[in-house]
Amino acid sequence: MSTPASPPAGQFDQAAVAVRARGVGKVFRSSAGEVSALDGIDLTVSAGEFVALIGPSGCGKSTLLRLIADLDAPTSGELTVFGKSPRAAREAQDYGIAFQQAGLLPWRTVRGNIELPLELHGVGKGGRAARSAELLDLVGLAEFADHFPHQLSGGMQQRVAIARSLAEQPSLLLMDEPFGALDEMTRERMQTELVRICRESQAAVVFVTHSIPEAVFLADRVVVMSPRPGRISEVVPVELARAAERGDDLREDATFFAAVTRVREALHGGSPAVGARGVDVR
Ligand SMILES: Nc1ncnc2c1ncn2[C@@H]1O[C@H](COP(=O)(O)OP(=O)(O)OP(=O)(O)O)[C@@H](O)[C@H]1O
Repeated sequence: MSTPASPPAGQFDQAAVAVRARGVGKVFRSSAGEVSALDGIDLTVSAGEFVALIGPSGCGKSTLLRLIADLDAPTSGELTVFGKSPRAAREAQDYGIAFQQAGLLPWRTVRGNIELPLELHGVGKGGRAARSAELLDLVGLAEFADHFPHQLSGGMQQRVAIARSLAEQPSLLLMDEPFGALDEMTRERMQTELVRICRESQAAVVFVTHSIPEAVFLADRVVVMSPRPGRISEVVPVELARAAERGDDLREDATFFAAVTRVREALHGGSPAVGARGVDVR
């Protein structure tokens, strides 16, 4: 049974919609022909809501994120970010971006990388220093402020990229497999950190992942996509909030396992035995 691609009424601030997609489609055209990457995507992400996108390799997850981030344009349908066009939202610095490749500037220190967006937008030296110190603490890299990216591990570089994406206190974070290259221990720590950061910053998040447990641990709703052309096949709500209030270990909670099973079944069309290409079920 599929769930509507909008959050349950009353759960989030309905007045403020972070992302609204109506019939969004994307066709890539080249000399080799056409590729229909997305078709008829209807999705509403409320302010403060965490939505994970999961689906087989090539189903259009990154494309959808890139459309929201104004890195590409839809070929059909309507897409708004906080009620504006993606371009206007980008200009208003409504969102921060963190992708799998940390994308740090090698000639800048960790602090310099984190401060870059603030510098570009004219924040003074004192303001930049205060914010970067706060973010360095948040991602546990205060001791590495004066190091250069090549002196850090992959996980540390990714933490710098996340700190940079948060520099301007965006209302929306767009994340494409930001923890994909991390070892399992660092990854779990970063997931826990991200949940805390989102709670504190009240930012909405659209998060692309290949990992079902990661999607379930992080998200309020998991959007399951089907192969090309990418469509939303099911939206699985996750209700770990009550377990969190009890202070339980969410990864050991029955609600967690139930949601993992639902997402797995949605991906495999009700047949848990069949694997979906490119999805990590661990
Ligand atoms: N610039 C492009 N030109 C042509 N085709 C493209 C382009 N970008 C993406 N595609 C195609 O669109 C489809 C969706 O790609 P996309 O990267 O969004 O998938 P994905 O779900 O993020 O995949 P993965 O999980 O493997 O990262 C793929 O078939 C891909 O080949």
